[in-house]
Amino acid sequence: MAAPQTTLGADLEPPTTDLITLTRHILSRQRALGEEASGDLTMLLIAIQVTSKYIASNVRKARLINLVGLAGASNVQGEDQKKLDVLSNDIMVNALSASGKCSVMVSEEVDEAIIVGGSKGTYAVVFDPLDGSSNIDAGVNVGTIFGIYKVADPSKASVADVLKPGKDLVAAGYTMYGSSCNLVLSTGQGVDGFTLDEALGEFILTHPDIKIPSRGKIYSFNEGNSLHFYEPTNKYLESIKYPANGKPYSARYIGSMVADVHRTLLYGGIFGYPDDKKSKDGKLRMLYEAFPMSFLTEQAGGVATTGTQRILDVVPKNIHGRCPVFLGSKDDVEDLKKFYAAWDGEKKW
Ligand SMILES: O=P(O)(O)OC[C@H]1O[C@](O)(COP(=O)(O)O)[C@@H](O)[C@@H]1O
Repeated sequence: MAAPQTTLGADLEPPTTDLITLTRHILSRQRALGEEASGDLTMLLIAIQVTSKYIASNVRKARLINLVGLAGASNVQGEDQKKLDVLSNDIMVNALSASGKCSVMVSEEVDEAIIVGGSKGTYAVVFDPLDGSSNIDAGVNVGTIFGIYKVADPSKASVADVLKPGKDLVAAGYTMYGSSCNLVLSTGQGVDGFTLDEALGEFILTHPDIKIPSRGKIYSFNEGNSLHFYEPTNKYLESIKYPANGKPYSARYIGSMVADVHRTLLYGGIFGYPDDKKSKDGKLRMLYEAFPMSFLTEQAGGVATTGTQRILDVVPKNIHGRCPVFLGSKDDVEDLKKFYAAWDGEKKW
């Protein structure tokens, strides 16, 4: 008896012959800029792409090659560093230094800003080499987050080149290591998503021109902290969990910012890591978490706020500074902002 036919075969299209790889996409963006483009940003993004592929292969086989668990040291935030945190950091620092296009780096895993000696690099890169550390050993989605600033004068490159508001970023992105490896990038002309074809070793354009829905049905907060949340946050969460009309929102929280933001960009809704009575600045770091994710959210048509201020207008005072983060669909984040606007309580942000 013949095997029952699945419908899957019905609409399988022949493979495209016009493959848009990340490199081709970046080069076409450079060409679109004409004379203006020196090619430096292109080379830098290509270097970052290679680090994502290498980190992806190590994350995927981490349990097999004893790359899970602690590295035995802690970072400037007092967090115990995972082996993969340190490995991913070193992979990025080496590749960015060798690119010759980067003269300043800030990493979540390195206390001070790295000034690349003798570099004429016209860019500065801020990055979280492996975001979502608490999920690494369980094989749950983790990621790399990066933001790129222009360096005013490479010969005088300093930390001042990155202590700038997020709106000065020229590019931002993240790579998510999960069931598939996705790299999402913006150079200020919208947001595009790529999926790693492991066989080809190439990131292929699979999510062109990502536009976040204006309103979603999902909220993503660690409600385990709601005891400490300020009133506006709790009132907002109540309003979507017990709506006067319509269906309550659904909760989704992975605990890896890259994964929670990736889902929010694609499905809509709101992701939040508020400040609260216990942590006055919240948890997420401005330079290499809040700013790049806010840049991508705005480029995709969403909104990113501290509750009272546009995140991309915040001026960082130190390289590991933190700020409250609420980002996602325009209508959802505007709803949250109304609760903050109506509240006259005292708080830092
Ligand atoms: O466990 P919590 O308190 O909910 O925090 C989760 C948040 O912290 C982070 O893990 C912080 O990032 P790191 O893992 O890079 O330190 C985010 O990815 C995530 O959104």
